[in-house]
Parts: sequence; structure tokens; C-alpha cells
Amino acid sequence: MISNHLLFKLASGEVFGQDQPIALKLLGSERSLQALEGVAMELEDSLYPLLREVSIGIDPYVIFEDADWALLIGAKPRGPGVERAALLDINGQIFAEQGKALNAVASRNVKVIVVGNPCNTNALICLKNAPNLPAKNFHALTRLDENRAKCQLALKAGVFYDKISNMTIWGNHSTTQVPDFLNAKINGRPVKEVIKDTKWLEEDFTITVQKRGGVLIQKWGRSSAASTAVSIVDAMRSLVTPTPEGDWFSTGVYTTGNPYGIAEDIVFSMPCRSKGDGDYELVKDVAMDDFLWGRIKKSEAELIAEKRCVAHLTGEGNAFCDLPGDTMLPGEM
Ligand SMILES: NC(=O)c1ccc[n+]([C@@H]2O[C@H](COP(=O)([O-])OP(=O)(O)OC[C@H]3O[C@@H](n4cnc5c(N)ncnc54)[C@H](O)[C@@H]3O)[C@@H](O)[C@H]2O)c1
Repeated sequence: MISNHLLFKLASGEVFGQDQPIALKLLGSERSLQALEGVAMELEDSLYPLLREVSIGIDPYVIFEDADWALLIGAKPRGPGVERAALLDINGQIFAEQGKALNAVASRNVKVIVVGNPCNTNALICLKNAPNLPAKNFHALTRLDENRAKCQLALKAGVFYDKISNMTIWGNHSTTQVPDFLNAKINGRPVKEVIKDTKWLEEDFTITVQKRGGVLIQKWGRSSAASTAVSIVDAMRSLVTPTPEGDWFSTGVYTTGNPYGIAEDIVFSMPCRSKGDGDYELVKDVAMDDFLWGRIKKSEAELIAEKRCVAHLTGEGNAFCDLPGDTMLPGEM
């Protein structure tokens, strides 16, 4: 569903601009191969001037060859009666295999955006299986959460959404994620100066953003696809265009050497800036208070627990699963 929106945006030049030809290599599974053929036919029939190649296949070692960008979307949704630990294992295996394939055949500077859930831990699995690629190049998509947070703040403040800046989503792409209203700005002013309703910020706003994905599933009967595709485009554009002065964006990245005191060796969403060269730096001068830090620690604990669950897939010994009981994986109700 997500890919079906995203591919047409990529082919039309929305990410890399109107002077950059593009080759799309589509990786499917045996089950989805026919659907993939259908998508490829639609892409061909759209006569995009920038689209010079569409190839499809089910072997990541073939499809990932020389890839400059790898958008890892395919994963299994959690079905009825499937334990969370089992989902981490089932989907984790996909990303272990794809990490190995990227390590073997992708461009040495490939940028990887993991969308399939649980995306933070899947990104960790993927990068651990790709030791010859820079861990820094692996992202877990939290841009949809950032966009949702901006939308809620704009609605509450009665301003257009482009007036919201410096919006960070900290942590896991799950219900423990932390939309940061301490550092975000509305019209260049701290959110708390514009929206004085602290109870709304701490409770309603935070919960609305955290549970938006679940509510959408209840209404649509499936998880967000179009807005996710839009947010993937936003995430990519943030890396290939210079970040506007003073602003930043959120992306889930490897925590090694982070300046905030967040546990090392997990994939955690944090505020980043880019010069537009595909790389990024963490933003150092962010404010922290007890409320924000307390929430961040909860999301950190969840990610550390998820990491223990997939130790067998990251080459770190035997898995031991004790996920905190009151949190949910993304998209769960
Ligand atoms: N990070 C986010 O913000 C975010 C937002 C929405 C959805 N998601 C996640 O994105 C994923 C995809 O969502 P969707 O709505 O497009 O799902 P979907 O079920 O419509 O599509 C998933 C596709 O992946 C394919 N697939 C399964 N295993 C594969 C494998 N090993 N290799 C290649 N392809 C494989 C399936 O055949 C299917 O076509 C889900 O995990 C969903 O939870 C993430």
C-alpha cells in the first residue's frame, strides 16, 4: 500500500528534482510478485520522463545491487494471536537478510530508510547485519509522527502548518514515542508561549500523536499508506536538501556518540540537520526538562527491551524477551 503511493512520487521527481533521472528496482516476495508486475506496468504506462529503468525481483542480492537508496517497506502485519516477540522475530528475519544483501551488493554509501515495523528495531537488525556499511546511514522512519505532531499543533494554535518548526519526535516509532513540545516553535516562538494549555500539551497532544496510527487503522481498516509515503518523501528530501537555518527534522538513527545521554547502540529518533549531501548531524543545543526526559527514558527502555528480543538476529547471543507490558508496537490498537 505504501509503495504504491511512494513509487509514483519518486518517479515524478518529487525527491531528487527534475534534473535527476531515476532507476527503480522493486523487491517483492514470492507472494507479491504478480502485484509487483502490475505496479511496474502502471509505472511504465505513466511515461515519467525521469524514470529510465524499472526492474523487479525477489532476490535482494540482485535487486539491491549498486542501490544508492534502499527504502525497506515490506513486512508482515501482526495477525490475531501473534505474540509481539514473535512479530519481532518474523519481521526481524526479513531485515537481517536484507542487511546482509545490502552489505554485499549495495553502493558503499547507500542510505537506508526502514519503514516496516517495528521500524527502529528492524533498522538496528539491518545495520548490524551490514557491518561494511556506515551505521550512520541507517534510518527508521519517524517523519510521519513528526508530521502528525505538526498538524496537531497547527490546528490547536490556529495557524498554517508551515509555521511549526523544530519539531522532534524522540524515541521509538510506537506508542512510547515522545513528541517534543518543549523545543518546538510556532511562528518562531516556543510552543508553550503560544499554547498556554499545559494539560492539553502533556496529555491530549502527546496521546493523540502517539495513538494516531492506531485510530487510523480503526477507521480505515488498514494502516496509513498515503501519508506514510508523503513522509518518506519528506524524510528523503530532508537529507538531500539543506535544512533551513535554525530548524531541524526527526529521524530514527543509531545512537552511538549521541550528546543527550541516551543509551548507545539502539536506533532512536532524534533531532537532526543536513547540509543536503545525504548525511546529517545531531542537533546539540536542545532544551531538556524532567517531563521530556522521563518520557524519553520510557521509550529508551522499550527499545532496549526490543533489542534483547532480537539478540539472535544482531549477532549478540541468545534472545531474551521481556517487553514492557503497557506499550504497543506501531499500528496496534
Ligand atoms: N514507520 C512508519 O511510520 C510506518 C507507517 C505506516 C506503516 N508502516 C509499516 O510499513 C509496513 C508496510 O505497510 P503497508 O501498509 O505498505 O503494508 P502492505 O501489507 O500493504 O505491504 C507490505 C508488502 O510487503 C511485502 N513483503 C512481505 N515480506 C516481504 C519480504 N520479505 N520482502 C519483500 N517484500 C515483502 C508483502 O508481500 C506486501 O506486498 C508495515 O510493517 C507497516 O506497519 C510504518
